[in-house]
Order: sequence, then structure tokens, then C-alpha cells
Amino acid sequence: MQLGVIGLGRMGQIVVERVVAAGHDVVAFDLSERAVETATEAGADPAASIEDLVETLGDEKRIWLMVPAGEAVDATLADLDEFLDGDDVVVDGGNSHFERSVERAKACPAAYLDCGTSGGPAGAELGFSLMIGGPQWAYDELTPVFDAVATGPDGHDRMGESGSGHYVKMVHNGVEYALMQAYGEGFELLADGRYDLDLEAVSRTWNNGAVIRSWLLELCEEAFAEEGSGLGDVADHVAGGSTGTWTVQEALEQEVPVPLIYQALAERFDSRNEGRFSRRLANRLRYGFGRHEVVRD
Ligand SMILES: NC(=O)C1=CN([C@@H]2O[C@H](COP(=O)(O)OP(=O)(O)OC[C@H]3O[C@@H](n4cnc5c(N)ncnc54)[C@H](O)[C@@H]3O)[C@@H](O)[C@H]2O)C=CC1
Ligand SMILES: O=C(CO)[C@H](O)[C@H](O)COP(=O)(O)O
Repeated sequence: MQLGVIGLGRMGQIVVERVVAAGHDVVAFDLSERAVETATEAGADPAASIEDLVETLGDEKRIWLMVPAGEAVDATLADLDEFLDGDDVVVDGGNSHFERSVERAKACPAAYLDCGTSGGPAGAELGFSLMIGGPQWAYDELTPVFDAVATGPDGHDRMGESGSGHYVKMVHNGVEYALMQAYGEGFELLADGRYDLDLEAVSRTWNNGAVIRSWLLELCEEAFAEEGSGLGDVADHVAGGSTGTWTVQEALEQEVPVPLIYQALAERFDSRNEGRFSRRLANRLRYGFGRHEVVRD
């Protein structure tokens, strides 16, 4: 199969490498010439523009987008639009909002697959987990590519109609937030608790047979090995948050309680505050109702 890949950053380069390694032809484009060079070194044919990419692909174009979610996806689809028809297939492998994917699928002249991608750059060697939504025929057509990019045939599946792939990935990320929060709270208690513990040793022990072993816990073990049990100068600041926000918004709309995911998201937001207004007000209110001393900076 011949695949066009647009967006050759941390994730797109892995798509290129795995598809080339599986014996397929790849044509690669990115706004960054350096990124195109890296893909070429990995065995892809370089494209100088979107037009160049589609000309190289010829009829029945199969194109994988791995650009940042949002405007970059719309800009790329706008550039592709005039070159696409109903025999073509476009895969969006990024973290797009599922509702935008449904709209894009309706507007796109090609069959459109929304593909939630999990595993991250650190999972490149193993392959990704792919959650795919959209037309069955397009999923079947791209199966050799999904086999290559995923861990294998069991590492991908069609979740259902358009939007369902990105919907499942959105919820996956909400679960990711809650798991990170649970490990974080447990290790915080161990770090501040009664015993002087080596947290790398704790996580290594847990990773070997414990009920709570997982890849995130292996990453905890790696973090403690590299940073120490006190996490060194790693800041109390967590960036990102869009996919977790979408999960909570959807849960509110569906009236499904997700307190753990919400709490993890709130902790993330809290990490970006220099001193919470609500806590300062509570400090002052205790004086108001009880004449308790106000703690001041
Ligand atoms: N990094 C991660 O752990 C994961 C990322 N994702 C998602 O995958 C997508 C890509 O993420 P990364 O590879 O991490 O991003 P990245 O920032 O490493 O790479 C994005 C690439 O897209 C290129 N690009 C941007 N706009 C473009 C355009 N209009 N035309 C062509 N190329 C363009 C950039 O030059 C860059 O090389 C995002 O939607 C992200 O949320 C999904 C799962 C895991
Ligand atoms: O999808 C992912 C992992 O599954 C990506 O790492 C994503 O970039 C995480 O972003 P955020 O922490 O802002 O939700």
C-alpha cells in the first residue's frame, strides 16, 4: 500500500517508521523541512507540498494526518479538499474533538476515519493502540496500515460510526488523568508518611505482580529512578488538559458522574495557580465567623 503522511512530529515520524518497516510505501509532508528530511531518512519519499503529495499518491489516495488537533487539521483538509473524491480515505490520528471529527467527516469528499491513538512516542517500539471511527469499508481498506502502526491486529479496532474513535480516545484520556492522580496521591502519602522510603523500590516491587501494576506505574518507576524519590526540581505544575476537559463536559451533558476524572482535572488547573483565591477567602472568613487568627503572607 502507498500512504501519505502529513504531520511528522513526535507521533507522525513513528507512523512513518512503522509503515515503512511493514513494507509499505510512504510519501511524507510537514511544514518543517527538517521533519521531512527525518522521514526521508526513515525511508519515506519526501513531498514539498500537499499538491506534491497527492500527485505522488495518484488515484485512490490513502492519507494519514498527524498534525496538532484544531486549526492545523482544518487547514490541511482545506488544502486537500480539491484533490479528494469518494474513493479516497483520510485518517485523522490526532487528538481531535469527536464532534469536530463528525463535522469534518460530513464535509470531506473522501471517506474520513477518526483515529484515537494511544501509546505516545515512548510506545513507538511496541506500536500504538488505535480506536477508529468511520465507514467500515475505509477501515477494512486501511487495515494493513493499522496493523503496522498498532501493536498488531489486536491493537486496533473499529469502534463504530464517525466520531466514535475520537470519543473513545477522549474517555481514555480522562481515565489516564484519574490513574495519574491516584498514583500521585499514593506516592505523595508514601513520600510524606511515616517511613523513609525509596519510591523507585516501591514502584518496582508494585510493578512485579501487584494488583496495581501498569505502564503508568512503570513510568513512575522510571521517574523515581531518574529524579530520585523526592522528584528533584520537577515543578508543581501540570500543563495540558484539553482532552480531560472534554471528558468532563461530555459527562455533565450525559449526566454520568465522573468525580475522579473531574478531581484530577481540577488538580491540574490548581497546579497553575499561584495561591488560590478560594483558600485565601476561607482563611479570612474563619476570622469573620469565629475570630480565628488570619494567616497573612
Ligand atoms: N505526543 C503524544 O504523546 C500524543 C499525541 N497525540 C496527538 O497526535 C497529534 C500530533 O501530536 P505530536 O506528534 O505529539 O505533535 P508534534 O508537535 O510533535 O508534531 C506535529 C507536527 O505537525 C506539523 N504540522 C503542524 N501544522 C501542520 C500543517 N498545517 N501541515 C503539515 N504539518 C503540520 C508540525 O510541523 C510538527 O512536525 C496531536 O493531535 C496530539 O494531540 C496523540 C497521542 C499521543
Ligand atoms: O493523548 C495523549 C496521551 O494519551 C497525549 O500525550 C496528549 O498530548 C495528552 O495531553 P493532555 O495531557 O493535555 O490531555
